[in-house]
Parts: sequence; structure tokens; C-alpha cells
Amino acid sequence: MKLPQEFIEKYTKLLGDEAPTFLASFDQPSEKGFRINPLKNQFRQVQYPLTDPVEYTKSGYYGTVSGRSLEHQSGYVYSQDLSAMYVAENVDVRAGSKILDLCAAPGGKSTQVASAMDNDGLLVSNEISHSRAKILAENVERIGARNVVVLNETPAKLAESFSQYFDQILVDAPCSGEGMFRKDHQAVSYWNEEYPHQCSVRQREILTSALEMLAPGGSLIYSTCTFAPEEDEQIIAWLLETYPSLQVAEIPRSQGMDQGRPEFANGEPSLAKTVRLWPHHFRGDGHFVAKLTDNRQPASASNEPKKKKKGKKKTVKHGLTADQWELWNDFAQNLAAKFQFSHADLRSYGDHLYFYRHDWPDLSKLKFMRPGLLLGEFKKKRFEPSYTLALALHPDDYQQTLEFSHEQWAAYVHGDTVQLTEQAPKGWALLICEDKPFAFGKVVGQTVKNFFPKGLRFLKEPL
Ligand SMILES: C[S@@+](CC[C@H](N)C(=O)[O-])C[C@H]1O[C@@H](n2cnc3c(N)ncnc32)[C@H](O)[C@@H]1O
Repeated sequence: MKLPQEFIEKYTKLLGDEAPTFLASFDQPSEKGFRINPLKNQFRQVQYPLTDPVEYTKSGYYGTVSGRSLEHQSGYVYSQDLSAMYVAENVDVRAGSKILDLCAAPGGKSTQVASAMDNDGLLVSNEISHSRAKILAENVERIGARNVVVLNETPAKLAESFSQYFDQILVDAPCSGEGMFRKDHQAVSYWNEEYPHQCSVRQREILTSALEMLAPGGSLIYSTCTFAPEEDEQIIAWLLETYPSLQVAEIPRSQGMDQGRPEFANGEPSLAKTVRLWPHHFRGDGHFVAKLTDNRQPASASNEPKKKKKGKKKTVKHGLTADQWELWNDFAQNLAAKFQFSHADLRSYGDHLYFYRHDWPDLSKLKFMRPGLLLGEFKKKRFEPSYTLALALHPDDYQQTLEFSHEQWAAYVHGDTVQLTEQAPKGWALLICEDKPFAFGKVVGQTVKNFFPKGLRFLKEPL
């Protein structure tokens, strides 16, 4: 690969004797990884070998998965770079955690955090770019979590609504992407000597908003996929100087992971607790990760803002009409107990119905892609369950199921109507292939009408 001359000179100066191996690593092929998804039933039953686990993760494996496989479509696997999957492992998931992933698209880290949360607490997954936020929403939907809200906001706008709200914030910052050079040759063409500095200005802005949203006693995980000190150790040094309540936390390092380099910034010794994944030492493309904890006293019950006195009962915005409630209940009779939501936990936006817990914060002033789990759509006098809901179900969560062969699955995801060999009960059926729920279909006689979302249809990979 032809690297920019200034890049070669910069890293030759920074790394000395090590520079030639570092620079040569850009000509090595990228090694691939994927994660399996514990939110799914029988989540280890996938066609991909689980013989080579990634030791620093709970659900990562070395190997390649196809984006056009049953496992990928139904959210059982997620392809992810080996260094990227280290980042979210450092988020502490606790009971009732309130977590923000501020720069979240396409969703590698959000899906990993959501899988670990096991539908408990709240994950707000945000992306500033609308087109990327759409992809983020699709990826989040596939994994079948019920506790994720997908927003499309600027960090500053979010900070207006979520002052000191989150106990964990992940900032996987937009960066100069030097760790992407191997995979994305175009990333090399964007690079110039000034680029890391320009990125660092934006990173400070993003972090300023992030810190406004961090609850006292919470933690911030900051990561980039670049090697530039301006965007890595120097950003952490700036955070420590600007926010005296922050300190760098020790995070576990596995084989091939290096300590951060205090000498790349102001020499502050605690910068050695940050972690560098260099491509010439580690099997991934490269990352920088730091965890900072805030040592202000967490708000206790006694000093939390007092609840407003009882007065007029607030009407829930976007509550359901009586007709909508009845249509939903007709459908929900077929669902397992964990999907019997109370009226207060449902919201309708236009004709769309969402599960959104009443104790989650008000989103009405924010741009959202997915305000909670999309359950379905009201159409005239009927309720149509969503694809997203199908992906959040286990086979025994819905009464009427239909087992499809792999060929029938391939036809369905391509958008075809599927003929059955015998009659099945009329109405909605949860479609299942190899024990994996993958969509809803509507049965009429011996035909399953296709409700696979048009924009997601695809041809399965050639065998
Ligand atoms: C490194 S990527 C995030 C990758 C993601 N965390 C994942 O694991 O899939 C950084 C993201 O930050 C977004 N971004 C760009 N400018 C931003 C800004 N000013 N504030 C917040 N996010 C920004 C980009 O659109 C991009 O999606």
C-alpha cells in the first residue's frame, strides 16, 4: 500500500525502531471476526465454527460470516473487526444501567452492549448522520433487543435533554481512521498532516457534550480507530485537565494489547492505563481505548431532585386510542407474558406502535429513528405486526409458528410468496427456520403472503 510520505515520517519519528514493522503491517490482510448474540434462543446453534473464541470478549470468534446468511438476517451473528470488539467489553453493564452510545452507526458497539444488557435498563444509541442512523436502526433491530432507542441528533442537542443522565457513555469518535487504511484504501486519500488535529477539535466538542450527560460517579469509554496521538493520548490528557473529577481507569489487557504512551501527550503517568491495539502486535486493524471514571459522589435518593407534588395527572403523549388498544390486545393474546405490555408502556406515533417504558425519558423534543421497539402498524381495522417484533421473539413467544426449510427461507427473504404443502391456520404466523424466528408471514389457505420489508430483501449467497 502506498502510504503518504508525511505519515511515514511521523510514525518513524514516534516509533523509532518499531516503525518499519508498523508500516509493513498495512500490507497484511485484515483478519476477520464475528460475535454471536445471547439475546437469541439457542444462540450458539449457528453454521459458523465456534472453535476459535476471541479471548477478551464474551461472545466473539475469529472467522468470517456472510451478510446474506440466515444467521445474519435473523440477528444471530454480527461481523466485527477484532479490535472494535474490545471496546464495548469495557462498558459495565449493571442492573438498570442507563447507557449512551453517542456516535453509534453502523452499530457494532451498540449491538454488543445491547446483547450484554439482556433487555434490562436503557441503551440510547445515537448517530448524527441520518443515512447512517437508518443503518444503525436496522442493525439494532436485527439483534432483537427491547431496551434500545435509536436517535439521530447532534451531541449538543442530546445534552439539552439528558443532563447528567447516563451512568455509562461510549464515545467511539469520528477520527482520522488510520486503522481503516488496510480495509478501506480510500481512507488513505483523506489523510493529510493536518487531519488528526482537525479531528481532535471535533472530538473535544463531542466530549464536551458527552460530559454534560454523564451522571456523577459514571464512566466514559472513549475510543478511536486511529493511531494519531492528537486524537488518542492527547485527548485523554485534555479531558483530565479540563474535568478534574475524571480519572483514567485500568482496563484488562490481553495478549498483543499495549499500554497507551504518556510520552505521546504531556507525560501524565495515568495515560499508560489507556490501551493501544497496534496492527503489528495485535490481530485486529487497530484501535485506541480509554476508560475514565468520574469521582463525584453519585446522586443518592436524599439529594436527587424532589419529585413534583401530585397535581393534575399528566396525559401520556402518544398514548393509544381505545380502538388501537383493542386491536393490539387482540393480537397480543398470542404473545408470551413478557410481551403483555401495560397501556403506559405503549406509544403510538402516527399508525406505528412502539414499546417504550413509561419510566424512560421524554423524547418528544428529539429526532428519533426508533423510539423503542416497533411492534407494528395499525391499518384500518387491523394490526400488522412488524418484522422487528418477529426478530425480538423466541419460537415459543408466539402461538402460531411455521417451520420453513432453508429454501423457503431464501424465497421469503427474496420477497416471494411461499406455498405450503398443507393448509395452516389462517392469520399471522411467526416464521422459523432452523429454530430461528426470522419474520412474520400471513397465512391464507396454503399460501404465506410475503411481509418481508421491501428495502431489506436479498438473494441468499450462492452455496
Ligand atoms: C467510528 S464511527 C462509529 C462506529 C460505531 N461506534 C460502531 O461501532 O459501529 C463514528 C461515527 O461518528 C459520527 N459523527 C461524525 N461527526 C460527528 C459529530 N460531530 N458528532 C457525533 N458523531 C459524529 C459518524 O457519522 C460515524 O458514524
